Amino acid sequence: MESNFKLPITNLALDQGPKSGKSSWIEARKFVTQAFEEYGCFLAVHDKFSSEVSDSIFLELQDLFDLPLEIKVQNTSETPLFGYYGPNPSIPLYESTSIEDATNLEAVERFTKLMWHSKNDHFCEMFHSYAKKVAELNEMVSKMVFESYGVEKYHESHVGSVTYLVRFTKYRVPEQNETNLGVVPHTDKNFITILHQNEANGLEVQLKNGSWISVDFPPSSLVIMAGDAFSAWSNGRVHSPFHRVNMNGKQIRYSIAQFSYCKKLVETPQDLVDEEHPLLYKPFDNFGLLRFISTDEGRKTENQLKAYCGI
Ligand SMILES: O=C(O)CCC(=O)C(=O)O
Ligand SMILES: [Fe+2]
Repeated sequence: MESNFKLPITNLALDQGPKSGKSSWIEARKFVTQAFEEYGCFLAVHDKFSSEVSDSIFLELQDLFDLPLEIKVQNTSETPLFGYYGPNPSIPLYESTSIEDATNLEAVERFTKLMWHSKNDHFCEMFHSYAKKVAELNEMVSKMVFESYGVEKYHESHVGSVTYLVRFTKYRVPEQNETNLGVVPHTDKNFITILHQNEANGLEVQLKNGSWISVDFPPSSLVIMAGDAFSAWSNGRVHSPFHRVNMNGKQIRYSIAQFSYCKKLVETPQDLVDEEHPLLYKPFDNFGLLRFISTDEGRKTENQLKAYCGI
């Protein structure tokens, strides 16, 4: 552990902050691109995610996870790793449930109805609005990187092909003699992940030199992280970092991860390929990558992205 190193942090408030074309936008664009390249992630502060907003969000999540198990398991999915995941012997602290297509109001309504039967408008409105705010942030940072690489002409079609999965995770506090590992080290398979948490820390990110750092989330902050699809799209320029969760504290941790997935093939723009940067990955299906990592072969491979679509 390299505990004294801190992830870079920036303010991404849309209203008073960066606007396309302005110098603050250009500065933020440079920061975001460099952070994705060097660390694969960074902290962003935004007033839309103030402590008051977060407190009510995490209270709702407490209610959600307090529902009986037979209700929670009803959230199933055809896509591996989506739906409900109860604690299992290898990661006993972990429990999560996901909403697919979370920026779509009907999808959030369907999930809410499945969990509560009767109406829970409050939950529905809160999380649909949360998903939309995070999606805006996701679009903004991807636009910055597309611009930095001179390929902004592809951004609109990229945004049109994105679908968002929101995953709520609860990590309970380990008992004596129990592992404190919340989630095993992994890279995300999607384009960009945006993470939010209650006051309980636990996220750890691996630097390129192999050391691990723990992430301290200041108030109103989110972690914005690149996944394997983004790294492949950028022809290896963007780094997709290994990360894990360790529960060292005495407080239950709740996190919300919003993943952007591409519905169309993930394809490196020709502009990012030249003699010095030969093409690293074939065009691939983002959900196909998810299916691959759930197979025996995929689980065993060290570099899953390379095994699935590497050249
Ligand atoms: O809970 C967190 O902070 C991280 C969760 C995570 O890495 C994931 O769900 O992919
Ligand atoms: Fe992750």
